[in-house]
Amino acid sequence: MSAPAAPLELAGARLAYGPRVVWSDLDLVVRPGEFLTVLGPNGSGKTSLLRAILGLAPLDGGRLSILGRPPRRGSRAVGYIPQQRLIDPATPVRARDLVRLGLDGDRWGVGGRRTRARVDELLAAVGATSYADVPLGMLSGGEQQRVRIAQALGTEPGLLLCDEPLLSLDLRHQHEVTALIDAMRRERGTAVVFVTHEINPVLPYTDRVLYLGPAGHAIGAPDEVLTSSRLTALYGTPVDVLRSHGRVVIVGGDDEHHHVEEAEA
Ligand SMILES: Nc1ncnc2c1ncn2[C@@H]1O[C@H](COP(=O)(O)OP(=O)(O)OP(=O)(O)O)[C@@H](O)[C@H]1O
Repeated sequence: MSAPAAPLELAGARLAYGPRVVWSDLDLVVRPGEFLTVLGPNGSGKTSLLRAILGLAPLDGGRLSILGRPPRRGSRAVGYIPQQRLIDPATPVRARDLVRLGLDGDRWGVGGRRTRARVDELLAAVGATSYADVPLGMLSGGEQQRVRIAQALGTEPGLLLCDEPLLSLDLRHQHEVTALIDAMRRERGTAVVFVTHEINPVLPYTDRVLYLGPAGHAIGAPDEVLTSSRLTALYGTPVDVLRSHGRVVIVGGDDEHHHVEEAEA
């Protein structure tokens, strides 16, 4: 019997915009339940990778498959938590409505008792019960992000893409959001691809890092990839990786200020 298809597989993948090659020779198999953290400076192609997986940016070389199939826009196999963006304060849509929209109508029925129970369960899982009926635009950024996570959980994807979902969340909410995503991959075997500029909040959960650099990429356990010699090679300029009280601080490269500021925050 052949092995089940991986949630995400890239083989010799290459993405370019005209003459600008963003990344190439990308070989990666993400296993069920794996937490892959994608790091790299501005413009290194992190968002482009998510766009390729979502079927929004075609590769111009190699292969990309999701559970053995080519990427496809709107696939239910792929969940997506976008960057934190505030929702229009005038929207009448409530948390409950957004989560219901994510449910599979064929499986849960539309508007029935089972659907309502499932929506309640998802809202409870992210601690959003108390504001389930408040219009989304009136919620705080952290509350809105929890609702987006409840919606993503509801689709029960095999692969969950997270695009800097912690941006502008306070530390407590950062912790809660990452713990929820971690629980989802442990309980349901959802593979997670988590794009971030700041490794520390997700370091305890990260199985492997994909580091996209100006001079190439590296894939491996955090301790293998996040070393001064590996990152110096990826940036083509001296980079120091310092470890302090379990935190990683990257000094040098294009993102020096970003990392240092966040490490000190
Ligand atoms: N539609 C497009 N057409 C042309 N170039 C693009 C397009 N989208 C992105 N790029 C370029 O591709 C490169 C990678 O962009 P991408 O947004 O994937 O990087 P990123 O790692 O997500 O950056 P950031 O950390 O700033 O969000 C950048 O140089 C960007 O200018």
